[in-house]
This record gives sequence, structure tokens and C-alpha cells, in this order.
Amino acid sequence: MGSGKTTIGQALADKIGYHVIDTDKWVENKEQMSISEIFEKKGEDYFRDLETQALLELQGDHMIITTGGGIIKKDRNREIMASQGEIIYLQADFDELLRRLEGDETRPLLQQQDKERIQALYESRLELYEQADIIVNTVGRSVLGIVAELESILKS
Ligand SMILES: Nc1ncnc2c1ncn2[C@@H]1O[C@H](COP(=O)(O)OP(=O)(O)O)[C@@H](O)[C@H]1O
Ligand SMILES: O=C(O)C1=C[C@@H](OP(=O)(O)O)[C@@H](O)[C@H](O)C1
Ligand SMILES: [Mg+2]
Repeated sequence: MGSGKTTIGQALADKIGYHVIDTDKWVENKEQMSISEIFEKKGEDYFRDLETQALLELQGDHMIITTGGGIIKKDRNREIMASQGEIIYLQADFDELLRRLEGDETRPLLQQQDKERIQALYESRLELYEQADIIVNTVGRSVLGIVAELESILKS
């Protein structure tokens, strides 16, 4: 959360002329509810199943799919992602993510949690993120700079 997936995915798509779809937006649109409302009314497992549905339906060429940070928790999701394209991990250290998300109220897993619990969540996921095909550092870098690096990696 906060690594810049939604922001960078949109900017990269604009730059290279790809379509972009965010799984969170797909889920919100399907349910006609915000992510926070879905977590509150239906629970996290229900949301995770919708993420799998999104991955199965969002297939095609010239497409960037930006996901929620927890999508890699399910083996099935990682399998679908690996079979469909290249997986990019946008990297940032924990303190930087906290700074970026300060005051955010749209991410239910961060609400009313102390810093230690959020850090434990971050650390529990690192190993899965590091399995990505492409890893790009985002700290201290502009959106345009990151987009330029990704464009050049994807061309090579
Ligand atoms: N490279 C960056 N440096 C600083 N802030 C960034 C960077 N990329 C994104 N942000 C900011 O971080 C916040 C979270 O970005 P977002 O794209 O929603 O992340 P994600 O989709 O990974 O949760 C937004 O306020 C965004 O403007
Ligand atoms: O990491 C997570 O478990 C989540 C990340 C969020 O998306 P972003 O990574 O775009 O913030 C969103 O899918 C939901 O709040 C759960
Ligand atoms: Mg996002």
C-alpha cells in the first residue's frame, strides 16, 4: 500500500498508450461500494475472492493491471498473474510508505492499527513481492522518472 501502483500504472499507460485497469476500481465498480464498505460489510475474504475474479476477467494485450497490495497473498492470484504477464514490484521502505499514507482513510487494513502491526503486515509480504519479474525502487524518485525506467525495461 502506498508504493505507487495506481499512480505509476496510470502514468505508464498514458505514456506508452496501454489500457490500464486497477483491480480495486474494478471491484468497487462491480460491488457499487467502496473498498472500505466491502471490508466492513462483507469481510476481507469476500474482497480477496473479488480480486481473483478481477484477474481472471482482466485479460488482454497492451494492458497494465494495477492491483491492491494484498493480491499476492493468495497462491491462485500469483499463479494467474504469472501466467498473464510480467509482474512489477514497486519498492519502498516502510517509513516512506507510512509518510505517503499519512491521514489516508481509504485503506481499511491501516485504520486503527498501531505502527508495529502495520510493519508486521509489510514484512510478512516482502518475500512474496520479491518474487516479481521486475523490481523498481520508488523512493526519492519522481513518477515520471519511474515511468521512464519501466518503459525502458519493458522495451528491452
Ligand atoms: N514515487 C513517489 N514518490 C512519492 N509519492 C508517491 C510516489 N508514487 C506515488 N506517490 C504517492 O503515494 C500515495 C499512494 O499512491 P498510490 O498510487 O495510491 O499507491 P498504491 O496504489 O500502491 O497504494 C499517493 O498520494 C501518491 O501520490
Ligand atoms: O494491501 C492490501 O491488502 C490492500 C491494498 C489496497 O490497495 P493499494 O495497494 O492500492 O493501496 C486495497 O486493495 C485494500 O485496501 C487492501
Ligand atoms: Mg492502488
